[in-house]
Order: sequence, then C-alpha cells, then structure tokens
Amino acid sequence: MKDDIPGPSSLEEEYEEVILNANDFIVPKAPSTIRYIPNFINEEEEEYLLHRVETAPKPKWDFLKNRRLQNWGGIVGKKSLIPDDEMPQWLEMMIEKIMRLENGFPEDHRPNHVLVNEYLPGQGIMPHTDGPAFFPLISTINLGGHTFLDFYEPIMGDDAKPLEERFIGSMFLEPRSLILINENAYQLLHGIKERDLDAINEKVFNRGDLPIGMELKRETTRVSLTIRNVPNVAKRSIMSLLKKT
Ligand SMILES: O=C(O)CCC(=O)C(=O)O
Ligand SMILES: [Fe+2]
Repeated sequence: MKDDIPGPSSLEEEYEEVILNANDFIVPKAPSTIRYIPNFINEEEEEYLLHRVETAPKPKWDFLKNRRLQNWGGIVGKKSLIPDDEMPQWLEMMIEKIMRLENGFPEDHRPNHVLVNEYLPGQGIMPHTDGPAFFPLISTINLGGHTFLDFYEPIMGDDAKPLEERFIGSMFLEPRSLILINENAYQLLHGIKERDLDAINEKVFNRGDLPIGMELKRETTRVSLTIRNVPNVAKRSIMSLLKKT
C-alpha cells in the first residue's frame, strides 16, 4: 500500500496510544475467522525486521528443500514447547504490538514462539494445519513480497476428495500486513502454491475492488513471521542445559 493511503499503522505513528480492535478487520467472505490488517507495520519497521532476519546468526537458519526458516522461542514438540534462549528484542517488539490488539491473544496466551519463513519467488509451503500444540490462533506478519495463502477443507472421515476439490479460497497477503487465523479457519489446511505469478480471482476473499484477472508477479523474496503461543512449556531438558555450557 502507498503512503498516501491512510492505514491503521499511519494512525498509530501519530497517536501511539491508538488501540486497534482486531475484530474491525474481519474478512467477511472468508471462513470464520480470518482477520486481515493491511499496513499493520510501516516501511521502516518492515526494513528493520527484514534486516534482522537476514543478519541472524547463520546457525539459526534451517534449510528445507524449498524454503529457509528460523525458529525462535524453542522447539515445538507434539504437545509442548521446549524453550530456548530468550526471544530477541526485535521479535518481542512485534509480539508486544500484537498483544496491544483488542480481541487478539488473551493475556495468558502471550506468543512465545516465532517461526520465520523465507520464500523466493516460486517457493511455497504444502497445505497443512498447524496442529494441537499451539493455542489455536495464528498471527503472521508479512514482509517483502506478496503471496496468496490458500485454504482447503481437511479430510473428514472417509471423504477422500482430492485436495483441489477441497480448495475453499485464498487470502492475498501484502507486505506489512498482519493476518490472524482462528476458530474454524484454524482447523482448515493452509498452504502456498509454488508459482511465481498470482492472479486475482473470485476466490480471493479479500480482493476488495481489485479486478478479476489482475496478475501479480512474485518478484521479491517474501519473509513471514508466524507468531504463536504454545500453552505447554516443558522444563528445560538436560541436553539443552548442557549445550549452553
Ligand atoms: O508463510 C506463511 O505465511 C505460512 C507459514 C505457515 O503456514 C507455517 O509455517 O506453519
Ligand atoms: Fe502453517
């Protein structure tokens, strides 16, 4: 979004105390409940966060076949978080900003885990659910390039419909936006197609006035900060204590 379009974050710059209500950003056409806040952060914050991601210590990066990621806060097991070092200040800042939202995370479920995903144009993530270890609210800050996040019905019982027949629709995620996914939408699969061109279509929940057929090339690396809470925090394992010495 351009600077001349006043958005929530520009308001926030001028009036630090302005509190956003996440429920003002419900996407009506999307499954319940997806909330989408364009310009949740400003360009300076985006640049700063991208810089911190890029300059993180080399060993923080995990290389997957088609994506790089950083795990902050600890290792998420099936049921709990095995905590790691303290959350760095640059991510704590974003957690704090999200906690200031009304109707976001409850006080007693402050995010304690951040996953940083980096996608080059053409890269994506297989449809999946985030699973039961997390408090069922996903918050993601989008940096760099745009993407389409696609939603699918999960397989229910004997229903073996192929994935494409379970496709529900997509969210258009712009840089500097925040998306919140909870309730029924948390139970759906979400994924990002491996392609380098997205086209606005009638299945884009938040297309607004964007014309059907409008093509958006993925030209820039996209970095997402997926900020979540794991309610069960395990006691530090002996192994992790040993590693620290
Ligand atoms: O990059 C994204 O927005 C999605 C990441 C995601 O779904 C995940 O890491 O579980
Ligand atoms: Fe996910």
